[in-house]
Amino acid sequence: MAVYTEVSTQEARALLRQLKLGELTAMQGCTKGIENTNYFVSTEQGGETFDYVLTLFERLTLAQLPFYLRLMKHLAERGIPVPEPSANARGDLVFEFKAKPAAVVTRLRGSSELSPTPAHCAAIGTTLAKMHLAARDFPLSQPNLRGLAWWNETVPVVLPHVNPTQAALLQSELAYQNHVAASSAYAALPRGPIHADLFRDNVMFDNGQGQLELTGVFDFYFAGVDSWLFDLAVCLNDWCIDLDTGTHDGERFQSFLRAYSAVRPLESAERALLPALLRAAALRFWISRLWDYYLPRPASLLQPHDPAHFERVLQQRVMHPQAANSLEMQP
Ligand SMILES: Nc1ncnc2c1ncn2[C@@H]1O[C@H](COP(=O)(O)OP(=O)(O)O)[C@@H](O)[C@H]1O
Ligand SMILES: N[C@@H](CCOP(=O)(O)O)C(=O)O
Repeated sequence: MAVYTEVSTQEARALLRQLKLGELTAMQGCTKGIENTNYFVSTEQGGETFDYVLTLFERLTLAQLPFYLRLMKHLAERGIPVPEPSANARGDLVFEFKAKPAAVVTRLRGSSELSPTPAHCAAIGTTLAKMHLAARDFPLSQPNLRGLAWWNETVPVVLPHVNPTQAALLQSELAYQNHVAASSAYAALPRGPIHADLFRDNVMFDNGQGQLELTGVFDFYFAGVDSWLFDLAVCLNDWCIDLDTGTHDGERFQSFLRAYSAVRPLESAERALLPALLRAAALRFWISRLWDYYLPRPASLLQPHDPAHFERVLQQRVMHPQAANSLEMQP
């Protein structure tokens, strides 16, 4: 269930009228999701039907949200398939509703693909590269709040909860990542706003016409400014691996990288650091999963994901760095 705050049809109708999105015709609480209250709502305007998602944010505050919503608006205006937020009369994309921060965004068609093929990987590779380029002139800035500084703060907090072998791997990997981040190659990496959590469950596809269409990317609530290569590594570690073992899948990996590079060719510093950032991306999610698992926030609604998965992915990346090196990276 993911309706923590009940909204009546009258309340939704009044909000949609205020936002000039038409007359409410249908409304349904969204059963998926664990963090926010989401309602799917439909409206009629000028004889046409429009589908939206009304989100009431249960964790993030009104002050934290504009960066994410404005980034989505910026990308949507540049043709990137993302949910487009609607502004109220004051131009705000996030507003207070039922004593919670709230937003109304366009609903994406289709569904997530949890067993992606090389074709899905190519589609998301293309979209990721376009998204990076489209966000270059986004005027707001916020660091990746789950970046190196957070790993340095959080590893000591989770260490007492893990076994000695895990502690040794966490500490040695963190030392390695601090070393990488201090290098001149790392300083040369191109940077900009990144999604930073573009897993399989945050992308929609539609196969309606017998042809694969990526209909959109959502859940921008870990976005921040960081290296584009880190975003790419987060994706490769999710879309292009075997989920049971954490081993990488060469065909999907190639397909993703070729499609990405066809839009934005990787620079030499990026090719050199890909194996290191694949490790960084695995470490990032291992730490956050350990943190969610052992130190759940008070009254947290989050269901922790399995930390052991990213421990396996990191081990694979440390043991087989050549998996990334040995592949062609240019089309
Ligand atoms: N703009 C959107 N268009 C279509 N479906 C959406 C959209 N936003 C959210 N959803 C659906 O709602 C579900 C929960 O959204 P999500 O952002 O993952 O919620 P939570 O942050 O609460 O986990 C998603 O799995 C997806 O099915
Ligand atoms: N993708 C992350 C979890 C992020 O949570 P989300 O439900 O907001 O996508 C992970 O797999 O650890």
